[in-house]
Amino acid sequence: MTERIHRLGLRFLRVRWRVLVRLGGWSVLETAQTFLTGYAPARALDAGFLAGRPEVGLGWLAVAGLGVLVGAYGTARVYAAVAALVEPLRDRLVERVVARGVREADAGALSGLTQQVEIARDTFAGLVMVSRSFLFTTVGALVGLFSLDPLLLLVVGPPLLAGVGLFAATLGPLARRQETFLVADEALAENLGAVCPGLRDVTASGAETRIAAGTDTRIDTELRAARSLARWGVLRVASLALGGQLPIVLLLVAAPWLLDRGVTPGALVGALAYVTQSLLPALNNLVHGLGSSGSRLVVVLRRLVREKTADTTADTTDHDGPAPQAPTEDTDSTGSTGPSASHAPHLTALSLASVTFAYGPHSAPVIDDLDLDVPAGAHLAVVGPSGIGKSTLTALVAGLLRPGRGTVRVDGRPVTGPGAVGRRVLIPQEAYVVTGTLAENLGLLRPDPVPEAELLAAAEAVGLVPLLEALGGPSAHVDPAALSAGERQLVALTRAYLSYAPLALLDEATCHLDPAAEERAERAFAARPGGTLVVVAHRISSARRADRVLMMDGRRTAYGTHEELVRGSTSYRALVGGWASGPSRRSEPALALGDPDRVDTVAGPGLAGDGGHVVAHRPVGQVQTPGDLGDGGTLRRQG
Ligand SMILES: Nc1ncnc2c1ncn2[C@@H]1O[C@H](COP(=O)(O)OP(=O)(O)OP(=O)(O)O)[C@@H](O)[C@H]1O
Repeated sequence: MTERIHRLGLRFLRVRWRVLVRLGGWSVLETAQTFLTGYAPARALDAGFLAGRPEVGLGWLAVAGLGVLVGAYGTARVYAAVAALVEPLRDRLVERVVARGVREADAGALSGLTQQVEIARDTFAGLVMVSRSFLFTTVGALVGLFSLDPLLLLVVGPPLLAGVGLFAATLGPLARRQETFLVADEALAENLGAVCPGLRDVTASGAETRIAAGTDTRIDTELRAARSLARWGVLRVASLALGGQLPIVLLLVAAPWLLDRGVTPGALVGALAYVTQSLLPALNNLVHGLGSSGSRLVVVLRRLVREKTADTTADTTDHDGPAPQAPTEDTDSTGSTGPSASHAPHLTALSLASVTFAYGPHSAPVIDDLDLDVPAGAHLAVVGPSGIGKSTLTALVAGLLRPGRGTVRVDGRPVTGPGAVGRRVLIPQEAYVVTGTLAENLGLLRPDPVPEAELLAAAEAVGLVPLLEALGGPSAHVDPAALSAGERQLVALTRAYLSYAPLALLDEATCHLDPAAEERAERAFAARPGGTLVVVAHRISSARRADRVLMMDGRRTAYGTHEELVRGSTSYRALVGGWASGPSRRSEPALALGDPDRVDTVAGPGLAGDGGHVVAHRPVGQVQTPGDLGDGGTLRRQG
């Protein structure tokens, strides 16, 4: 990619050779001014004031003043020439990113990229100014030193060369470290940008320890990168001391020797003026400008010229373990106006390809090579024994966990990429309600205020109306501790219903509701226009209602309608049989092996965090077709 940037850069400059010539021409005026910086005071001293001819001295000082005016005119023209070089670059980059933004229909990414174009433009302009100024100033100063006395060149030249050489040698390693630091810094910022708005969700899902560990890792990475950069930065300072400050010391120390060999006092003063007024500032600008801005430009350009966004190229196989990224309930906070506002609808709402996930590097996988496609608008029930991985699956879909291998896509976009933000909402078993009004609680996942009519319609659909009336309407104050667990779940469900996320993941989110209330809520989600529903079911009725069922049971994992699974899956039949014959304190059996009354005997909130209870591991195999639901089959069912 860096080579490509170099190639594109050279082509860009070659086409604009006329601008470069103009830039060089005006820069020569600056060279003339630099020349006069030392030469005019030297002549003013030697031929004027020291020779008893003050008018000559004043004349040379006037020439120096004129030189400053001429140099200033040259600098003004240089700015115009730099603009002629920089603005076309900006236009080219803007064209490129706008085309990409339109192609990918991603307004958020587009705004970020156009901001980076401005950074690229400013940085490029700064680099042109700094490197050009160093070149022409150095030429002017060296010619001036030579004109005053070649011996002066002998004193100033070698340390200057050594300093520039040292700087050039550190340029590559420094740029690499600078880039590593920038990448680490951005990764940390991105992480904090995802975590901070979702802190409440993180707490609600008990994921604090994991989220903190992920952030710690990023902080450590940035710290290491910053230290390494600082170590190399020392060499940069050394190059400045060698090339810019040592010549001053040498000129002072060698003054008697120089004067003995015929160097005039004026020439000595002129040489000091060259070093302190021209060479040192020019070198300083070069070292600081080229050192940091150069690598920033490369990083930004690399991002701007690549063809695909990280989102479309992201490959979750890079990740070496769970790395939580997003809050439990997340929605697009960038101001999208509906489920299809910023994304084209995709026929497959959710797809998993060869997904494997284990909680630790040495643990057996909880999900093993799982393939699954859920079409948009479908209603899927996920069932299986306690501890088999149902919550883990929803956490993978929510982007809370990253697969060790394989990809999870929501609406065709990698679930951990920015394109999936706002596309799915996960409602865990432990619903949270915040202190505030009911309307505030219900609108938490919306970037815009929820109109009251819409809020009431959602309450009606999900079954919140009795609670809403009991509390005194949407503006009533809510005391979270005073609500029952079921009432809190109704609030969380209505909040998710109101979100713009087309994919709703209910991870035992209705476990505290009675069967009728659960049915009403599930049917409401299933009927959301353009909505897709995935329910971790804990009652047989829930599985029956769904238009397809994923039975997770290690090698006997199966996928089909309830009837198909009853016919073809022994483990599903066994599960249903167990529910039907098991003791139940409810009006119908719940979907848990070993405890037919409640399914959540093992894990707490969907993501148990460190406090998760350990149960026997059963690996999950691949999904089978309903027609081949024997144990251990590996066929993939499409939609
Ligand atoms: N944070 C964690 N760290 C380590 N292991 C975990 C963690 N969370 C879950 N597990 C383990 O992963 C396996 C799957 O857990 P998961 O909660 O996904 O199962 P489940 O099918 O949802 O169970 P339940 O129906 O009881 O909620 C279990 O063995 C569990 O102990």
